[in-house]
Amino acid sequence: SVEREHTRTGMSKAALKQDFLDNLFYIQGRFREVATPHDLYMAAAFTTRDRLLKRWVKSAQAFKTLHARTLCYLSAEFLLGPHLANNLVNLGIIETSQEAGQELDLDFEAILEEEEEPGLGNGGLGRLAACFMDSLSTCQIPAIGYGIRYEFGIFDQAIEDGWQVEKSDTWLRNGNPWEIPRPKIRFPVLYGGHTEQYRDQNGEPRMRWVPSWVIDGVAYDTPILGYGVGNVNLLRLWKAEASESFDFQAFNVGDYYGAVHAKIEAETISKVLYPNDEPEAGKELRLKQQHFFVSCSLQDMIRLHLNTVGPLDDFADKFAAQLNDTHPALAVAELMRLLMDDHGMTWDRSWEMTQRTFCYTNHTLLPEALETWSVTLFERLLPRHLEIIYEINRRFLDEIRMRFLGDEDRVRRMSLIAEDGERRIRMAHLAVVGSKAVNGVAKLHSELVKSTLFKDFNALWPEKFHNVTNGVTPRRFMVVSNPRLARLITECCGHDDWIRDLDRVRALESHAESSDLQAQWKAVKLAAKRDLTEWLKHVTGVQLDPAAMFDVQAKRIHEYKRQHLNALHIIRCYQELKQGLLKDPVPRAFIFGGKAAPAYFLAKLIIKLINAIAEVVNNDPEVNGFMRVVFMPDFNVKTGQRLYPAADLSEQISLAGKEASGTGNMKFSMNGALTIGTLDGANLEIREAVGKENFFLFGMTAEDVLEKQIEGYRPWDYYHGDHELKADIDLINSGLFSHGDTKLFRPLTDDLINHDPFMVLADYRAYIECQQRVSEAYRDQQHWVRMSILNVARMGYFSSDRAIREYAKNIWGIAPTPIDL
Ligand SMILES: CCc1ccc([C@H](C)CC(=O)N[C@@H]2O[C@H](CO)[C@@H](O)[C@H](O)[C@H]2O)cc1
Repeated sequence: SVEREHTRTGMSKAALKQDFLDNLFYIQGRFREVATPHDLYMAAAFTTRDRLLKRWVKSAQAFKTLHARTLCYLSAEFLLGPHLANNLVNLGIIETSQEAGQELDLDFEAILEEEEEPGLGNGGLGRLAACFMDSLSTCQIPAIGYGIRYEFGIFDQAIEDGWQVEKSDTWLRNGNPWEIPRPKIRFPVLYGGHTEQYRDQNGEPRMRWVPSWVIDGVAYDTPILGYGVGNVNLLRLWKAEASESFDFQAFNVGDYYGAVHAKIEAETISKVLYPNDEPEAGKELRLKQQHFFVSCSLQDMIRLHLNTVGPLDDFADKFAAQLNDTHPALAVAELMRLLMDDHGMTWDRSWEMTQRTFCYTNHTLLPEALETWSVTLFERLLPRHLEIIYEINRRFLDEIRMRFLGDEDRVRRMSLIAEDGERRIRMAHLAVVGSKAVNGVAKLHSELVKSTLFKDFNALWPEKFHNVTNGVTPRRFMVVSNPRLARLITECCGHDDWIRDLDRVRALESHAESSDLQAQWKAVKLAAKRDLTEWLKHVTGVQLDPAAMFDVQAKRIHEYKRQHLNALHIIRCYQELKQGLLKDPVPRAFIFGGKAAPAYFLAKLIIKLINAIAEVVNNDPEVNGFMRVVFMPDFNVKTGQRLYPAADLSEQISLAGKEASGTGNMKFSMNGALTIGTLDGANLEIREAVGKENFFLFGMTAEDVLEKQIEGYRPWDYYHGDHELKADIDLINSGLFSHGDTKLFRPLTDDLINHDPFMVLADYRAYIECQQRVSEAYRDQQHWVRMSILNVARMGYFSSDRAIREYAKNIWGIAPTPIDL
């Protein structure tokens, strides 16, 4: 019936209201008066889902008939963030929904707050994958995101007595209205056992894998809408299930545990996300997870190809597959296995196709983050893959020997197998050899990838190496997070096309000195600071002053990101205030956010130090009028959306050469925060774009760091050579921040004075002086706001749309397939 159709997919306020009440009744089985906040959220979610499904089905039909070349993004992490508001913005009905909500007397913010965040990622890498999915749809590139549907995502962080406490993330507890289970899309995943040779029907010698254990992977689909386009792409996440979920024989003999053993064993594979953004050696379950989602995804791609296009010959013409770091690198060996063992292809044909299909992105230079797996673990878990990797390596090393006669040292350095000590498989080498393109995620990082990490590979295949500087989606991190700013930009630009074409915000530049815009700009920032102040008071009890400068550092806690350098500056301010050395100080609120990997002791001690400093500073009447410190618990996409709009100063202070790119730096700058930072990762390109005069730079360059490492770095010389630095560290050791316990922070201060691997002491002085320049600049609000406007106006390049367009053009060779609205 026409009437029926309309309410479920109509975009009018009336249709939304009717559909909301219908869904509340037909799906939640509730009427308005007795509905719980969760019921109201689910009704809103289903009302939104009804409208995106219409687009999704239309899109899927078009892609199917068009056989469009499709990008498959293989990632162990997708840090999606809450769906509701983002989908309403991408459907273009956020305002209409808010009006409909008002007329139904709904508290829109409370409904949004109800949504559990799907925390299927650790940090930068996982969030980048989510931003890329949003931009792939908006740029109308046909794509499928493949990953794992962890039952438990990244832990929820609570702060108790200043310490991080991990709480398990039960994001699925109340159901997930944004996914559609696909029980019929399931694939067997093999483990263990042995391989054996046999002769196929034409007497050809072939290999087969006889596994000792098989589980099933089942698909769960989440539609990913584009903004202002008809295109909807697919995020397909795999859940592990036992092929036989109940063993009746065991049950009949009373072995009840045995009856469900297989089910429990299988489900552990997709049970939980590994909470570290640095690998923990040899975690067998982690390798099982990687093989699990890679095998399901490649089997699904082959099924889609056979069903829509036909024989596999042009598989690499129809699919490009991006390896998001080395976590899915097994795909190189798994595609070889599937093409040869299951589809009877020759080695050479399979290898040609494999190398033409895969592309690999490196996200970190940290040696401890480069995954290697022991050969013995592979022998036990993935014997067929080991055989294939050995053969890939044999042929690859032959090529090296041909090219670099007699250079056995080069052969040893480039081999897929590390022979020193326990034999281990270098997953990064497998990814580079098995891919047609390798890229870093920022200009400096991509140069360092070529000159250090993959120096030998760059010498062999210079044409393989690219750079694609990261980006972030302006939909979530401007329009959804900061609607006041979005409205002001639209008003100033006279259109909202900037949301899909961020270069258009450059129009703000010419208004940067207009007192009218400046006044509105300040009002928008102050309103966001008030919202954050109120919320932080609610969750931490700490009262901030919205008029103070909000100085924010929010990212995973890691020594290379140097949250402890930030803490030393706070202690410096405290000391100078206590000693009355600061004339008319600029009030500051120091705001931190970030999770530490549960096993990372020093990172957890840094969180404790920040909270310990906060306790002393915030309760000291001599200073708390000028400075406050707060650690915001549970930094994730949802809480991040409160932080980015409220920041005045964005801390991007990693040791040069360590942060591959950073993406938080882009989100803060796009919301009008000025950056204090080093020449690291994408900071360089942000500084180039916004103008050197609109960026607070300090510290050593990556070259300086390399030089200092070569000449030998002696942190104690800085400790003894700078009396303020010594005073700040000694104050920590004095026990002032630890109720007199002089030992609590010793592990941290001893490491700083004796090792300091990330050269905190070497950059201390420059950092302190730069912070003084920041305070001076903040006094001149007119100048500060002008810089803030120019920062936003010149951030167009850092949209993930630009990054995706570069990948599509320079690496994937995929043209947009427009689906009209
Ligand atoms: C558990 C193993 C592990 C190891 C490394 C990683 C990632 C590579 C770490 C990561 O998130 N890297 C960050 O990637 C961002 C997106 O490119 C960059 O902006 C950050 O600079 C980089 O640290 C996750 C998990």
